[in-house]
Amino acid sequence: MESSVEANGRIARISAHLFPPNSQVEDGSALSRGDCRAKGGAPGFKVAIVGAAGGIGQPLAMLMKMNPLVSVLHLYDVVNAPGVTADISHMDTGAVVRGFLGQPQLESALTGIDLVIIPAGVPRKPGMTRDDLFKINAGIVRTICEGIAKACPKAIVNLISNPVNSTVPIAAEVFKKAGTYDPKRLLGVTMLDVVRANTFVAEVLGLDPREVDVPVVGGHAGVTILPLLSQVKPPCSFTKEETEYLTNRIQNGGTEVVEAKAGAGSATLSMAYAAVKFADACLRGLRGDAGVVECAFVASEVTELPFFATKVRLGRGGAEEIYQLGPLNEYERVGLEKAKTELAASIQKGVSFIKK
Ligand SMILES: NC(=O)c1ccc[n+]([C@@H]2O[C@H](COP(=O)([O-])OP(=O)(O)OC[C@H]3O[C@@H](n4cnc5c(N)ncnc54)[C@H](O)[C@@H]3O)[C@@H](O)[C@H]2O)c1
Ligand SMILES: O=C(O)C[C@H](O)C(=O)O
Repeated sequence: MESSVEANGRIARISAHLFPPNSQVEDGSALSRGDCRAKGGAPGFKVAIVGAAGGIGQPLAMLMKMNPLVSVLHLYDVVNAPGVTADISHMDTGAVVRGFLGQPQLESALTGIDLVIIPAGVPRKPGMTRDDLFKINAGIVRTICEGIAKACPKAIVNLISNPVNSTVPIAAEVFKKAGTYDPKRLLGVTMLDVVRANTFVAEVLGLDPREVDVPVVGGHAGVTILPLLSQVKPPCSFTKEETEYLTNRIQNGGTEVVEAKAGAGSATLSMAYAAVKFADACLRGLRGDAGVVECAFVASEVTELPFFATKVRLGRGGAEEIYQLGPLNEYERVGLEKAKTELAASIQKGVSFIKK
C-alpha cells in the first residue's frame, strides 16, 4: 500500500500539472482521472479553443476532448472558462484540459499551441446579416490574433468567428503587421456549408449523407456560399428546380437556424460538429497523413480575389495545396460572379479595419 506521503506527492504532481501558472481551473476540478492518464504523456497535438464557453465553444471543447489526436486542450474565454474546464476535464479521455479566463491569460492559453480554433464573438439574431456582426467581432478577432502572433506564431489557425469573409483578412493583416503571417496556416472555417450541402443533397438523392461529397466554394455568407452541384460525388444530375432549391437552401442554412432559434443565437451544435471535422483534418495533415482534402477560406490565387474558399490539401504546413475550381456549368458561372462582387467588398472591409 502506498504511504500517505507518496499519495500526497502524487496529488501535488497532478495539481501542478493541472494548474499551470495563470490557470483558473478550480481545485475541485483538478483531481480527475483523465488528467492522471494524460500525465503519462499521451502523444498528440496541443489545441486551444478561444471562445470555449460559448454556444459553439462548449460542444466543440467536448468533441475535441474526445479526439485521440489531442494531448492537451486549452480552453480560453472571457467568461465561464473555469466551469466549462472543470466539467470537460472529468471526461475519461486522454487529453489534459486546462482553463484560462480573461485577457491577462490569453498568452498563457496560447503558448506552445499547435492548432488554435476561434469561435469567439457574438452570433446573429433574426433579421441580421453576418456583416452586422463586424462592428463587435472585428475587434475581438484582432485582439485574439495579436495574442497568437506573440504566443504561438507557427500555430494553424481555424477561424470560425463571423463574418468569416472579413475576419480572415483581419487576421491576415494582424499577422502581417506582427511579421508572422504564413498564409498556409490561416484557415477560415467553411466546413458547415459543406456539411449542410452534403445533408441537403443526400436528402434529394435519397442517399446516406456520409456517401455524398459536395464542394462549396467562395466564402461564408449568402451568395458568396457557392455549392458546385455539377461536381457532386457520387456523380449525379439535378433538375433546374432541384439546383435552385439546393443552392438557396445551402446559402441560407445559417439563416434557417437563426430564425428557428428565434433570438437565441445561431448554429452551435452542427457548427461544433463541422469545426471538429475540420480540426481533425488539420491535425491529420499536421501528423503527415496523405490526401487530407477539405474546403476552407484561404489566401488564394484561384480567382483575382486575395481570399477564396476552395478545396485545399492539408499537410504539415497547413493548406499546402489549393485546388482550382474545376469545370463550372452556366448556373455556377453566374453564381461565381455574384459571389466575387460581394466577397471583394467584405475582404476590403476586413483589410481596411487594420490598415486604417
Ligand atoms: N464559420 C461558421 O460557419 C460559423 C457558424 C456558426 C457560428 N459562427 C460564428 O461563431 C461565433 C460564435 O458563435 P456562438 O454561437 O458560439 O456565440 P456565443 O455568444 O454563444 O459564444 C461566443 C463566446 O465568445 C466569447 N468571447 C467574446 N469575446 C471574446 C474574446 N475577446 N476572447 C475570447 N472569447 C470571447 C464569449 O464570452 C462567448 O462565450 C459568432 O460570430 C458566429 O456568428 C460561425
Ligand atoms: O448564420 C450564422 O450567422 C452562423 C453561421 O455563419 C452559419 O452559417 O450557421
